[in-house]
Amino acid sequence: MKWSFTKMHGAGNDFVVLDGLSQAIEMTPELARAIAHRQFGIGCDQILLVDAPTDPNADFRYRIFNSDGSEVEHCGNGARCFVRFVHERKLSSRNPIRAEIATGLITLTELPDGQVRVDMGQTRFAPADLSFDASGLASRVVGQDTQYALPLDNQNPPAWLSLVAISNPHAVQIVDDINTAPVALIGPAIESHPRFAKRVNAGFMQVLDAHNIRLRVYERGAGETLACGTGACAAVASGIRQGLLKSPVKVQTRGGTLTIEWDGTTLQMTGPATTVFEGQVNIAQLIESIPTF
Ligand SMILES: N[C@@H](CCC[C@H](N)C(=O)O)C(=O)O
Repeated sequence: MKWSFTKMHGAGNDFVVLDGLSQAIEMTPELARAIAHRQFGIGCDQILLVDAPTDPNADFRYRIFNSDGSEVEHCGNGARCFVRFVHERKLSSRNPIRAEIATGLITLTELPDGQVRVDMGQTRFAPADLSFDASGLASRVVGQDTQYALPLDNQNPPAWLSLVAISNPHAVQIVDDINTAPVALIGPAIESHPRFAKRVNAGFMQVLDAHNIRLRVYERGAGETLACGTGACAAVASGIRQGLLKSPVKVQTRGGTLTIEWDGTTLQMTGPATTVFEGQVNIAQLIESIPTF
């Protein structure tokens, strides 16, 4: 059984995109891990599975799987690649497109300059919105933002985290220098900290000025990626709430630049979406080739 796929990236955050409309695809965590595997599979940070919507107000539905096989609520860079995929494969010529994701509907528009703009949906900030247990933790208020001191086994002092849900959970901290930020050291410890019942994406933000930041994200279920769209939205929303940033904000990542606009209600992300190549993969062979230890 062979599946056709398209390899894409949004600012270096890379995807295997599958058309579930013309192919019968039953995704499982095992399959997602095999496809995403950097050595034995096609290799990607996330898989996007494009399908028919269940909501009559949507044009399409797409599901998102991290490289560790977990299915997730939202993916900003994936959203832009999804629209490019739908238009390039002529699945629809509509623009904007309404897409159903796990947590509701989002609207996506291809712009004349080739960039894609996504209305990212709602932002939430309460610990419960991220399934975060804040009981007994020290906290501080900066502007409108509440930050929590998360104790970590491998770092002293604790990390001061702003909590933001863009459907998916983000914990953002400010660092002095993005290049020396301990992303690889404490990113995994934050991602899997027992206080985050559903794990979390760990963002590290360096503020350059009110309209420019640098950002690295250790992603839940994927490790550090070259860019994270929802992470960029979360960092900007927390920076604006702290009084450090003003919309619009350019977010420099290691894979490219995203522009985030947030007026306290509407959250817009604009950035690139690139097709790299198309191919076919033999799924049975792929699964068999993955080592079991
Ligand atoms: N890279 C994505 C986010 C993908 C999901 C994330 N790892 C999670 O588990 O929530 C983006 O561009 O937003």
